[in-house]
Amino acid sequence: METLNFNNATATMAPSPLMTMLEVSIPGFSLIQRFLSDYFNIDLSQYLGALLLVAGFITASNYCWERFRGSLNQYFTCSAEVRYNDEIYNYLMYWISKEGLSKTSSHFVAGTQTKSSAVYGGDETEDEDYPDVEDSEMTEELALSLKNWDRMKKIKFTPSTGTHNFRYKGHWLTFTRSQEKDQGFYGSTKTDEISISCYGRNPQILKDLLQEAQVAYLERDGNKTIIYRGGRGYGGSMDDLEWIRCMSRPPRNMDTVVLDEGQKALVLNDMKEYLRPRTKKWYSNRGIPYRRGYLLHGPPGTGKTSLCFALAGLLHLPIYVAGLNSGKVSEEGLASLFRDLPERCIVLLEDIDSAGLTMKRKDDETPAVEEDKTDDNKDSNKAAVPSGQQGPAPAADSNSKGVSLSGFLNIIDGVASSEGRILVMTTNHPDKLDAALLRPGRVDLSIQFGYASYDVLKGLFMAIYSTRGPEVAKMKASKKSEPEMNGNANGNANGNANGNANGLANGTVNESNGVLTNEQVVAWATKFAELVPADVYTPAEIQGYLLQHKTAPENAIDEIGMWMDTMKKKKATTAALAST
Ligand SMILES: Nc1ncnc2c1ncn2[C@@H]1O[C@H](COP(=O)(O)OP(=O)(O)OP(=O)(O)O)[C@@H](O)[C@H]1O
Repeated sequence: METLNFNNATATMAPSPLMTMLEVSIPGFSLIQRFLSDYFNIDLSQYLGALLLVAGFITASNYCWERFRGSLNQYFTCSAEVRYNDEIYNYLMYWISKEGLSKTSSHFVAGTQTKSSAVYGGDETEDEDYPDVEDSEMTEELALSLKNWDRMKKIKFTPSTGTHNFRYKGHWLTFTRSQEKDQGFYGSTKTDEISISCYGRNPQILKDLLQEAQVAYLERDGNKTIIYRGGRGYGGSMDDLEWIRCMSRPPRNMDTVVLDEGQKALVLNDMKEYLRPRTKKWYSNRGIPYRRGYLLHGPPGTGKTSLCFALAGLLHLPIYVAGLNSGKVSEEGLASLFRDLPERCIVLLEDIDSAGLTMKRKDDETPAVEEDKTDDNKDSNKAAVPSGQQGPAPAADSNSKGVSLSGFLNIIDGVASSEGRILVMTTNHPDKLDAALLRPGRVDLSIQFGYASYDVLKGLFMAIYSTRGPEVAKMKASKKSEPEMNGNANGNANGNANGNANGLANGTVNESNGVLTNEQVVAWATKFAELVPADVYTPAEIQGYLLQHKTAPENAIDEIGMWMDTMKKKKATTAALAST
C-alpha cells in the first residue's frame, strides 16, 4: 500500500487563499508553519479557523475595553489638560518633581530642568542649593569646586511618557504625559502635553492640586524680581511672539541707586499712586486708558536700568523686556507680546532711540526728528523701512521685519492695547525721539539721568562702603597683608569708641587691625566727593573705580588722582580715534 508523505504532500499542495493572505499580513508566517510542522508535526492549516476565532475575540475584546474605558473616562472621571506653552506647565512639573511622584514610578525623565527646555530655557538655578562658602578664601581648590558645582546642576525627575497613578489628599489621581506633534512655522516639532485626572464627576481635587502647584512655584520665587523676555515660542514665527521667563533676581534695594532724592521720590510716588487699586477705577470713571509711561534718559551708565529694577523690586512687579533693536521683531510679533501682558507689570524697552523708531510718521506734521545717521542705527533704520519706501512700513506687511513708529504707537496705546501695565523706555538720545512718542499719555513722566554730581559721588561712595561695613571687616580680617588704615584722628577715635561686638551688628566695622565707622565713611565720602569734579564721570565709571578698592576705601581716596589722569588720557584717545 502506498503511503502518502505528508511533508512532501504539503510542500507540493497549492496554498489556500487564506494561507496566502496570512503569509502576506504576518511576516515569517510560512517559517513558523514549517517549523511547527517539521519539529512538532502540527499542521497549522488545520487550526486556522480556531486561530482566527481567538484573534477575532481578542480584537473585539480590545475594542470593547477601549470603548468601555472611553465611556468610563468620559462619564466617570474628570481631567485637566495642561499645555506645554502655558506657565501652568511649569507649576505642575515643579510640583510633581518636588512631591516625588517620580520616586514611585519606574519610568521617568531625568533632567536638570523640570520645564520644557525649548520653551522656558535658561531659567536660574536654585540659590538654596549653593554651597555655603561665603567666607572662604578664593583658593584654586575652591575655584575648581565652584566650577564643578556650577556645572553639576541638581537632577530633577519627572514621570516619563505614559500614565502614572498617585494619591493626593486621599484621592487616586492619574498623571498622563504624552508627546504630540506640532506643525509649527519651522516644521513639525514634538511638544509635551500633560493631563491629570481623577475618578468621579467633581473636578475640585484637580483644581486644588493645580492651585497648590501654583502657590509652591510662586513661593519658590519669594520676593525676587522675575524677568521675562519676548521670544519666539515653540515652533512659532516672529509674528507670534510670546513671553518667556528667563530669570529671577533678588530685588535691588532702592538705596543702592544713587540719584537726586527728589527725582527718586517723584518717580516712586508716581508709580505707587498709579498702582493704587482705586486709581484704576478713577481712570475708568473718566474714560482715560489705564496706562502709564516713563522715559528714563541720559548718558550710558547713569542708572536708568538700575532704577527700573529697583522700582520693580520695591513694588513687586515682574519686568517684561522686549528687545526692539534686533530689527527682527515684526509689528505683529510686538503686538502679540503687548496683548499678552499681565495687568500689573513693567514693560522695559531699552535704548528706544536705536530701535528704528526715529523716523517721522508719514502724515505727521510735527517737526521731523533728525534721522539717526550713526553707524549703529543705520541697520535698524533699514529694518524699519523697506527699501524704496520713504515712510514707515505699513502695518499690514508683517513680513518686513522691524517696527514702524506709527505701528509702535498703535501697539502701546491703541484701542486694543492692554491696560494696567507700566511702560518704561530708556534712551541715551531723547532728542532723536519723535514728539508723537513723547506726548503725555505715552510718556507721562521723564526722568533725566546725568553725570555724577557732588551728592551722587558721595552717595556712591557711601553705597559701596557703608552697607558693606561688616563685609569689609571680614575681608580685611582675613587679609593680614592688607595695608594699615590711614584714617584720621576722628576715624580712629570713633572707631575705638565703637570697638565692641555691637559694632559689627549695627553696620560698623570694628577690628583691632583697622577701624572704620559710619561717621568715618561719611567723612571719607565727603573727601572723595571733593576730590572728584562733579558732572564729569558717570556713576558706572565711579562704581567701577570704587570696586577696584572694595576692601580698602582709604586707597580709593589716595589713588583717585591717578585714576582721573588715566581716564583723561583714555577719553582723549577715544575722542581722537572717533574724529579720525
Ligand atoms: N545712579 C546710580 N546709582 C548706583 N549705581 C549706578 C548708578 N548708575 C549706574 N550705576 C551702576 O552702573 C552700572 C550700569 O548701570 P545701568 O545699567 O543702570 O546704566 P544705564 O543708564 O541703564 O546704562 P545704559 O544706557 O548703557 O543702558 C550698574 O552696575 C549700576 O549699578
